[in-house]
Amino acid sequence: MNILVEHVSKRYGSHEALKGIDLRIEQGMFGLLGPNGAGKTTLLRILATLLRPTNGRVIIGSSDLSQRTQRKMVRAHLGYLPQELGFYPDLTGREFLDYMGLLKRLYDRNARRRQIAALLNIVNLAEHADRQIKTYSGGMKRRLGIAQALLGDPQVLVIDEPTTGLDPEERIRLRTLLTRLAEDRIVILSTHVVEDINQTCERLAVLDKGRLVFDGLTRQLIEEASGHTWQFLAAPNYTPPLDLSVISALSQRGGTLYHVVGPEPRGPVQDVQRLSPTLEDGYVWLRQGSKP
Ligand SMILES: Nc1ncnc2c1ncn2[C@@H]1O[C@H](COP(=O)(O)OP(=O)(O)OP(=O)(O)O)[C@@H](O)[C@H]1O
Repeated sequence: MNILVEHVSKRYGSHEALKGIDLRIEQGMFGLLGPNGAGKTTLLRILATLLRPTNGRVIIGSSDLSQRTQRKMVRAHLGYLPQELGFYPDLTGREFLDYMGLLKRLYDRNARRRQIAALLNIVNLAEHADRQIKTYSGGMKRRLGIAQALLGDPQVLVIDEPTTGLDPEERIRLRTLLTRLAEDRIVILSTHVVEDINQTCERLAVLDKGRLVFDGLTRQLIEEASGHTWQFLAAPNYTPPLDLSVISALSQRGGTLYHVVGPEPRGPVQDVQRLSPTLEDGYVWLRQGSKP
């Protein structure tokens, strides 16, 4: 199955949140990266059939989302985890999934229960399934959110900012889970955390102010910063010029060790070395280029 996004624009009043987006998304994990307000959630909500584009169209498999009957068909094969999923805190994890299963029209009680038990295992919540959700940690709630998105075994999973606020262990656990789920479906992961994409997605798109500023392989974006990523040592009172984006500045004996993206550093700096870029460098380099 493929997803085609053709010239999609979205206006909220006079504000254009998406400006003519074209994308092709294939099986596996696809990353959507961009700063706050770039239009990621708007695009995900369009893909999840919750919002209609002002212009353009989206085709999922053979269904055109501009047609009402086809949107309905797609909904049966699509799971969505929004940034803020409303839970009923007094329900247990299992009861919540049962309720969501009914909303997804899984009316056969035994089949629904079997599916929920399997999903609780997949997201590693089986032993907490009969506790009230109000006793869950942030990571457990996020995993429960993924379980509800997986009800009905959807071919497309759309996940908005899943790792926000999670500790490093939960973040890794969630990334591993999503990678596994992407083995036999499309998983679209939106985030502003570059490392989440680096660890999981072979392909990504970058949005900035509603425009598509990159669409390609993750390693291509890394490559873009090749020859523009530097390390150098500077005195404690040194201020980097505006054309250098500071990725990190590590205070140490003898000065501060800078890792920057931009033109070759000059001026009162020592030990200038070219570095192999990371995805963060590629992303920052791209954002430097897209600034007015
Ligand atoms: N319902 C709405 N009405 C008016 N403007 C909106 C609405 N939803 C989003 N916007 C605006 O559209 C732009 C894109 O918002 P969107 O939530 O899609 O961005 P985002 O990339 O998901 O940002 P974040 O990472 O902060 O969630 C923002 O400027 C936002 O303020």
